[in-house]
Amino acid sequence: MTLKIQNLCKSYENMKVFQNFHMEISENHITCILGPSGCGKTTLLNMISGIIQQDDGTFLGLEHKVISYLFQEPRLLDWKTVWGNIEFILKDIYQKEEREKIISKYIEMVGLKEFKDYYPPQLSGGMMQRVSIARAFAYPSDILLMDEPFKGLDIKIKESLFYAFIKLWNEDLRTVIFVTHDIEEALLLGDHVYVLGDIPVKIKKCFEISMPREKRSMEKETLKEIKKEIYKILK
Ligand SMILES: Nc1ncnc2c1ncn2[C@@H]1O[C@H](COP(=O)(O)OP(=O)(O)OP(=O)(O)O)[C@@H](O)[C@H]1O
Repeated sequence: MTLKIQNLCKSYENMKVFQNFHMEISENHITCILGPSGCGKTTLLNMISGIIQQDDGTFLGLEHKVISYLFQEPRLLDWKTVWGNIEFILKDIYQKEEREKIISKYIEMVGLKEFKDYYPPQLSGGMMQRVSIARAFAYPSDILLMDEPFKGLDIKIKESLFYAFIKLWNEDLRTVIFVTHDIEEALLLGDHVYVLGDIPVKIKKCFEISMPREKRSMEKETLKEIKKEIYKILK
């Protein structure tokens, strides 16, 4: 199944951000979206999630799908612990025993077992974002929307989160739509990489990256070539 975005239109006052926009997203794959600031990436995620309404157009294949949305900033509840933040969104979904198993599993997978009783203000930015990633995966969603989730983090934390994310995804495939400004991140992560541009926004190019994720590195010639091409499109 593919999520099909058809004839999407959205304007803010008199600025048309989307005008008859089409895009396809493959189920249980990672689709990365690159594009200049202000071209409409967050607006697109907000429309897919239903936070905002499109003026026109349809999202085929979205019916009855459950969506998790991972924002740029962690958005945790300061008065709940790491454990409590994840438990909060699962309490109406799973019985206690199953819930506890799931929470433990995800906290462990993002490497925060020792910090499960800490409150967000006691954690670093990277640790908080790890809690958000664990929370997004713990929630039984079909589609995971990620808006620059590693933005502003230092390179070491970013790398560890990046691999934690791939590990979580490999264990539990979801349809991921991942917005980023980082070309390398998109190439190392995505099955498809869309490059957007202009206003109203257009797809400038879509790259299919068939190389297995575990074999990818920016030393590979094919990825270097694609990076150059994307760079030229975005310049
Ligand atoms: N609520 C709003 N009211 C008016 N204009 C808006 C609103 N939200 C977004 N816009 C405008 O719509 C355009 C697309 O914004 P959007 O945040 O979707 O871009 P983006 O590609 O995610 O940008 P960035 O990469 O900087 O996060 C921008 O010109 C922005 O100023």
